[in-house]
Parts: sequence; C-alpha cells; structure tokens
Amino acid sequence: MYEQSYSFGFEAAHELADNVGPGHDYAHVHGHSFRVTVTLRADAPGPQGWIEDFAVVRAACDEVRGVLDHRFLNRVEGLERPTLEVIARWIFDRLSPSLPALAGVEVSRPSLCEVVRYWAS
Ligand SMILES: Nc1nc2c(c(=O)[nH]1)N=C([C@H](O)[C@H](O)COP(=O)(O)OP(=O)(O)OP(=O)(O)O)CN2
Ligand SMILES: [Zn+2]
Repeated sequence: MYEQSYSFGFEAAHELADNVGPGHDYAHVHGHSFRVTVTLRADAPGPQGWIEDFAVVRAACDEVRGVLDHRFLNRVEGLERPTLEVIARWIFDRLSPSLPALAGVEVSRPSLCEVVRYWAS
C-alpha cells in the first residue's frame, strides 16, 4: 500500500452560533489558521511510477485554497456550518473528481492541537 500526502494552509473566519447558546465565544465571528493534509492511496504506483503527479495534486488544492483563504466560511456554499468535520468533507468532495485516488482529508488548527480526519469508507 502506498500513500501520498500534500499539505496547505489557509486563514479564514467563521462563527458557530447555531451550535452554541447566544453569547458563547463560538457564536462571535472569529478567525483561525487552518492546515489541510490530503492523502491519496494506491495498492501500487501507476505505470508512471507515482500515484499522482504532485503538480496535479497541488493545482487541485490551489483551487480549493482560493475558495477558502481569507473568506468568511459561513458564506461559502456548503459551509454554512463550518466545523472542522464539515470542512474536511467539503474539501474531500471538491477534490475527489480531479483526484480519483483521494483517500482522506485532514483539517487541523495546529495552534490548538485540534485535528479532524475524514476518510472515504
Ligand atoms: N469537533 C469540533 N469541535 C469544535 C470545533 C470543530 O470544528 N469541531 N470548532 C470549534 C470552534 O471553531 C472554536 O472556535 C475552536 O476554538 P477553541 O477550541 O475553543 O479554542 P479557543 O478559541 O479557545 O482558542 P484560542 O486560543 O482562544 O484561539 C470548537 N469545537
Ligand atoms: Zn472557531
């Protein structure tokens, strides 16, 4: 089994007012630095000797980063409730058409030691 990973970061704001009571810290608009790691998996490399060209992975991730970086996530379609869990699944669904070997997406806030992983079952 082979795995290939690529990471990128983005900065964004959000609020989670629907998850908590009024006045709770999460209900106020606030920002985080997010770190994303996407993992591709294959039993064996393809005929070119790789799972996927890193340039292809980077280009797909750049497109996603462009939608998320310096944005208010609640206003991004599909991210109306922007928890790490929802963000991980949103990124997976956005990348999987162009990265067929995509196995999972990890989204973390390194400064808070908080990590969520979504894996295709
Ligand atoms: N399972 C999850 N739990 C929480 C999520 C999440 O996405 N998945 N998100 C949050 C909020 O985004 C919250 O803002 C996270 O911050 P928190 O852990 O409370 O840390 P602080 O904001 O207190 O850290 P600072 O040092 O003040 O930035 C909560 N839970
Ligand atoms: Zn938050």
